[in-house]
Amino acid sequence: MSPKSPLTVIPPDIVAVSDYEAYARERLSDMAWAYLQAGAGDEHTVRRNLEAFSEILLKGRVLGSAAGGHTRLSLFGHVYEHPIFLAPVAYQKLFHSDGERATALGAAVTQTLMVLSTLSTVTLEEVAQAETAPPLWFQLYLQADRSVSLDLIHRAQREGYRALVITVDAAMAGVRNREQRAGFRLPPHLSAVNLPSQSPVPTAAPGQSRVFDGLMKTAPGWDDIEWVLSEARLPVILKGIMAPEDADHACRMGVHGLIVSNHGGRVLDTLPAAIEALPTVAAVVAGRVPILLDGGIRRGSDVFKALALGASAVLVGRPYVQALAAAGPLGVAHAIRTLREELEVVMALSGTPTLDRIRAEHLSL
Ligand SMILES: Cc1cc2nc3c(=O)[nH]c(=O)nc-3n(C[C@H](O)[C@H](O)[C@H](O)COP(=O)(O)O)c2cc1C
Ligand SMILES: CCCCC(=O)C(=O)O
Repeated sequence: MSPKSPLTVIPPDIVAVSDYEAYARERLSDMAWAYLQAGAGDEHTVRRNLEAFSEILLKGRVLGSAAGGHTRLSLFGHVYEHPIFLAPVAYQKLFHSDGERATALGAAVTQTLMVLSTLSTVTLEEVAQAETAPPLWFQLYLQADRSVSLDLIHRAQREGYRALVITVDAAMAGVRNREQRAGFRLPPHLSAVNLPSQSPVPTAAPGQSRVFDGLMKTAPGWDDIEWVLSEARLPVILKGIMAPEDADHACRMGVHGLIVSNHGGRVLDTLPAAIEALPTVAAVVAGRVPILLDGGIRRGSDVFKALALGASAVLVGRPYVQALAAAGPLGVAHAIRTLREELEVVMALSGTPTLDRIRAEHLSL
């Protein structure tokens, strides 16, 4: 049976972002679904990202006034209407025929920051130049050839992207058994259009390790981060920080922001949940740079908990992609609006009319 087309109205039974999952499944091929949902190994970390939020309880403070509240925040010199951002997700034409263009439209109408992946299927120029473009950051996968990375940085700067997000936790994709079982391959009509051509995967000679002598030959290191800091005119944010030691190193080096993330459990299985790693990272960072978090955000209350534990904002991945697959730009916009309103409800019922008032004291820890 061929997948159904995207919805053109939101049905009344979609009231939470998780309701998009079943609608997305009916509209995606088995391979696209496997790629979207996949985690590494046995997917312990994928599940833990979700479960850890339900184990953190709110406190419930009553009779606080929330009239005149709002969800605005300021980051790296820009004001954002709310703290729920779109995480970089590769190859979005797997999920909707307009790919990242559709996501960007949904983001623009809800005034949502979108982080565009290096591996997008619409060029970074086309996304930025659309008549209705959202605020944008560019996610950079450092390339084996520095001149290719530098070209991406220059193009992002020229097109008005406001920050560079360097993903540091995926020197290789990890062991994604769900993708392997589904025989996932990128369909021939799709490619990473920002890159000159798919760079050949480094290979190992017979008898050598595929990992140490192959994939890791061109993997980035801390010296590459130093190099980006010396070249870029934009704030540089590292995505995929879980260990306080790495957070401290990054701050000392002069990076401008951190994203606590385990890549949605897609790279290294049995890492802790991102929300479990946040407090120790926040403690060592001690306010030196803003911290964001992604992994497992499915409810406004999850956003509230991340902010209470030290994040300035959060990113969502799979939920908006499921909404994109189910209902295109309309779905993306509706999913974000749903999460934002849930956050506002928790804020109002916790006596925290603004984001800076959300603290650990509003949780039952
Ligand atoms: C299908 C898919 C593709 C992704 N592609 C990228 C990518 O290109 N670059 C990147 O930094 N992270 C990528 N991620 C990770 C997300 O940015 C984010 O860390 C993760 O999805 C957050 O977890 P969540 O899906 O539970 O919200 C991808 C995630 C998914 C689900
Ligand atoms: C090395 C991984 C490339 C895309 C990606 O980040 C993802 O699928 O999670």
